Amino acid sequence: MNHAGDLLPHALQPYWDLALASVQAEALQLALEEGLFETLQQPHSAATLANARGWRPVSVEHWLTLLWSMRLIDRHRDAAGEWRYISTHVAQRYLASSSPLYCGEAWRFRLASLRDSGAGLSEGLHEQGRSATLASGERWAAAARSHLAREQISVTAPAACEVVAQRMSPEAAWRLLDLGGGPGLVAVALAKAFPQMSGVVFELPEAADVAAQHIAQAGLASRLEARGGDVVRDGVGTGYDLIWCSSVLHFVPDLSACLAKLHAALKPGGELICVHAEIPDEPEAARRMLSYYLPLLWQGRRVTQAGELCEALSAQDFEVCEERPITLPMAPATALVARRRVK
Ligand SMILES: C[S@@+](CC[C@H](N)C(=O)[O-])C[C@H]1O[C@@H](n2cnc3c(N)ncnc32)[C@H](O)[C@@H]1O
Repeated sequence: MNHAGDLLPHALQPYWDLALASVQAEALQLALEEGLFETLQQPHSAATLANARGWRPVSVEHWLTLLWSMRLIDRHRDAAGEWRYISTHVAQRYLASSSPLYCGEAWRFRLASLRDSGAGLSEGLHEQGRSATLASGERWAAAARSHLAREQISVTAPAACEVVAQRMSPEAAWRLLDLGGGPGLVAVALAKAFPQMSGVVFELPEAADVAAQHIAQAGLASRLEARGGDVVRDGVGTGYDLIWCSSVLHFVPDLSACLAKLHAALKPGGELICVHAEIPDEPEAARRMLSYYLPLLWQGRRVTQAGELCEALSAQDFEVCEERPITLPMAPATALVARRRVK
């Protein structure tokens, strides 16, 4: 007798799953377009929802059931035995538009840009990956105004605060450099968590303007400065206790020169927290991160192999004192804590 639980997936199942994921992505996209997770902060039956929106009840029931299977909606039976649907905790937290941690538009941006990158793969076999239509600074400023800001608030800043809390005392006065800090909301979150801290968000000039706006809106202009410049050509300042550098080294042509500049920018004993995804040696982990980074690699950007950044830091006389996984938007990364030695 066969037991369903004993059945191993067919060897082709992971590749069938790829095709199936496109329907799930559409179901989620539709839910975001329709503000479904906002509406389902209160329980609804498919019939009441369909009635309120003028939708076909049977279609709504199946769509909600698919979203339930994706763990975006919970369901329970009411007294009449009818299913009632409510957004899950995760959907309410990140995908309901009234949530301060809302990431729905950022997710839709990621879906569209990944589809676009995927569509460019065949072209990339013959020529370098497509170059963007906007100049780099303007492109990053646009990102800083949209998905990067949302993702910093909901993902990167909480992760940064957690890592930094293990390195710095909340009472101490210290100087931060957030290199390539984009919209500046990591620095803003750190400044709120560490009331004695002050520092600089160093960014390409167009993105630095966006960071300056966020700093002013947070009322932190007396402690944080957004400084426009190019880390390749310009000085980043000196005397920092902590440098936060997340997903920036992909874009600098000379890694050693950039790390040497950061080493010189730190006080002796100061720490660089270098947060980047590297290509893992294990296929399951590599698959997820390469799906995101392959287009970048094809544009000729740097994505290091696991362990390479640690070696590059050691070569610049940093003492690498901690290595830990950290959650970044889209793909997990490694936070390397590298200290400038006290001679
Ligand atoms: C992927 S984003 C990361 C933003 C932010 N660190 C984060 O983790 O959310 C890369 C950032 O590096 C900045 N950047 C790229 N090249 C740079 C350069 N040469 N000088 C200064 N910033 C640069 C970009 O403007 C962009 O905001």
